[in-house]
Amino acid sequence: MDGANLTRGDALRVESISKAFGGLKVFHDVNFTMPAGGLLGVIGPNGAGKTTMINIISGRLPPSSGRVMLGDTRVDSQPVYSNAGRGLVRSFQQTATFNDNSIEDNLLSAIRFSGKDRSVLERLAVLLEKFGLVENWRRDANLLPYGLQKMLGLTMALATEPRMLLLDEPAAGLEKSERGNIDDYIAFAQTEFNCGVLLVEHDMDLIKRLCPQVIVLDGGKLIAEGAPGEVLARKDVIDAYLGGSDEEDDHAQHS
Ligand SMILES: Nc1ncnc2c1ncn2[C@@H]1O[C@H](COP(=O)(O)OP(=O)(O)OP(=O)(O)O)[C@@H](O)[C@H]1O
Repeated sequence: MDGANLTRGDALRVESISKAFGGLKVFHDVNFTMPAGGLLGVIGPNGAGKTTMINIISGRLPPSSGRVMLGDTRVDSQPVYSNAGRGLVRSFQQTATFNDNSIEDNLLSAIRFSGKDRSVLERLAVLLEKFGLVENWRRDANLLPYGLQKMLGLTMALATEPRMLLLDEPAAGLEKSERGNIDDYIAFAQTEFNCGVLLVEHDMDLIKRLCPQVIVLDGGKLIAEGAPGEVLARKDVIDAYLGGSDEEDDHAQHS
């Protein structure tokens, strides 16, 4: 089905998704829905399959079974550029820019990739200014501080004019003082693009601050869903984190 048939009101539905890499079963029969324009947090210990879920939704990896629907369109196992054209776009945990290209050229590459035109830059002007990208406009991405590279990668995702944005640990690697940029970025995505946001994060303060709803992946299953305050107080969720890394123990204890 053509992406043009999708409307801004299309929900994203993950339907009975299972994924195995050879003998490693990452998850089994996972179901959830993201309302159009909504904000859903996805948490879980290291290795729970959060990035794999983003890879499946965005078309980068096929599921072993199940399907992902954006409105009436099946989006799993579709080329990533086709999904980008439909407005389904992901960001990466690490910075994912073209290193020896300027900020401007990186943004234009993202715009071309999704079949849009450079007028999108006008919509992004406030954000580009706020993050300090304008003052570095012609600098190569690899010469930028890490925090700026990260905000460039995230802004490239917005340059595709997404309807559903899949964010893989946007705060990872940022200084505490830079993390407020993620709040601003998500607020901008939702107001300017009326965009749904799926937020994978280990930063529980960020999750609690921003997400009305979260789901928890652990041991191959979706073990909990609901408001962060309730979900993070549940014993099975605390146990899932205590079984994880030291970093996650810290997060669980802060929650
Ligand atoms: N392409 C792949 N081939 C084989 N195994 C993989 C592949 N991608 C991920 N895995 C494995 O699948 C499991 C889930 O990994 P994934 O990166 O999705 O977890 P995660 O929840 O995002 O972890 P983290 O919080 O550390 O980023 C891990 O055991 C990982 O080693």
